[in-house]
Amino acid sequence: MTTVAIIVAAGRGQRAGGGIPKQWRALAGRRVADWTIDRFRGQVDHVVLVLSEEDQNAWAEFENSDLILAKGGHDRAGSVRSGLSALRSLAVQRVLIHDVARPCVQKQTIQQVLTALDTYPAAAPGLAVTDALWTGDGVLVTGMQDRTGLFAAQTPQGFHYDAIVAAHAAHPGGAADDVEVARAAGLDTAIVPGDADNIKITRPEDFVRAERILGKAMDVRLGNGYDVHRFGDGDHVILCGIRVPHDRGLQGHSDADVGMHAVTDAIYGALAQGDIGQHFPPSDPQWKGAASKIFLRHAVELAGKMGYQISNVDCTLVCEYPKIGPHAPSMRDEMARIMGLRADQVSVKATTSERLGFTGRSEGIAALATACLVKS
Ligand SMILES: Nc1ccn([C@@H]2O[C@H](COP(=O)(O)OP(=O)(O)OP(=O)(O)O)[C@@H](O)[C@H]2O)c(=O)n1
Ligand SMILES: C[C@](O)(CO)[C@H](O)COP(=O)(O)O
Repeated sequence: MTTVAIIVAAGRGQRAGGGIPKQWRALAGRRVADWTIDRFRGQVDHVVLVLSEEDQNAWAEFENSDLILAKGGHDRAGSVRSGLSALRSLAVQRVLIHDVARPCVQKQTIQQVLTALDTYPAAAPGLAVTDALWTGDGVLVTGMQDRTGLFAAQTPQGFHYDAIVAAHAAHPGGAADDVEVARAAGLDTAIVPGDADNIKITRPEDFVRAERILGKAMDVRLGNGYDVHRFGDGDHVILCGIRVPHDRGLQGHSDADVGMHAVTDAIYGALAQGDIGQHFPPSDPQWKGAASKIFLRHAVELAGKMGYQISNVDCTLVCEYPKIGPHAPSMRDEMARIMGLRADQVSVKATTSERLGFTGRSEGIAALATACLVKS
């Protein structure tokens, strides 16, 4: 049984404002879209992300990821149809259709929709209306509306794949959601319990609510790392994965990449999982001359296994020479590549120690790093 989630993310977020589409705006340390996508990882076999042609940076970012990409339509329904078409060559039985603008959806809600699809061709979360309902003319209340049997519709809305493809093909357009499309085609749709926290970010103030909801459930960890390597003979140093020509080299058991070691230790520190020396003992000859990216990748993988995402890392190199400024952008890109992060999640900077101390006397280079890890 192959199950796929289609996340529609091609809207412009006009009502939310903020200058860029809401799915690319920051929310509790990550972008809205990152939260939403992660909610479905591990719950389904594949995730389709439907993107607007205008969001070129997102296309470039996700094209080599584990996501299937599809081009957005002129309206939400068009984007859903595009996501469904992208699955034609896969043998898909069940599909969940979800708004990227609902980043707080709980795994339990996703599971309840999937379970209902064992019995019904369509299922979706609905939140029973508990407030009294009025009609109004904008100024005055003009009447009451019976709330009995009324539900606020949420996503993910789940369907048997062939049935929803046929329903969309037959629909004239203008539906509020995919349940309306499914019902027009005669599909029985089960209501599973909605979740008051599964809000759709629609207006500017919804960011504050979503941040509060995600913050409640979030485990944020900080770690620091510090390392020093002394200068010896050589004609270059390796710093944050980049070879920098210099009239001296750094001494160490591995490649002596002091910056990468500090970042690696910051990640181990955030996880309370010791330090590099504990995972890769200097007494073990197999790490002699080893590339430090082996250590960094190990720390990143350990974070993933323990359920943490790296939100950002910041590294400061302390030396008089070599001058770091011209190399800092490539160092940042290389560390981001190794950690599987975006460049804007990584910072590499440098300072001198005003000719004071061992770094001031150019006896070696020191590095400090901080890492922020998040589990939600
Ligand atoms: N052409 C469109 C329009 C909307 N959507 C998606 O459909 C969902 C509907 O939520 P909504 O709040 O209406 O999103 P926007 O259309 O982005 O918002 P607005 O109407 O304020 O511009 C969102 O995930 C949005 O990205 C889409 O994929 N393609
Ligand atoms: C599908 C939906 O999320 C159900 O509540 C909603 O209808 C989509 O958002 P829109 O603002 O109505 O486009």
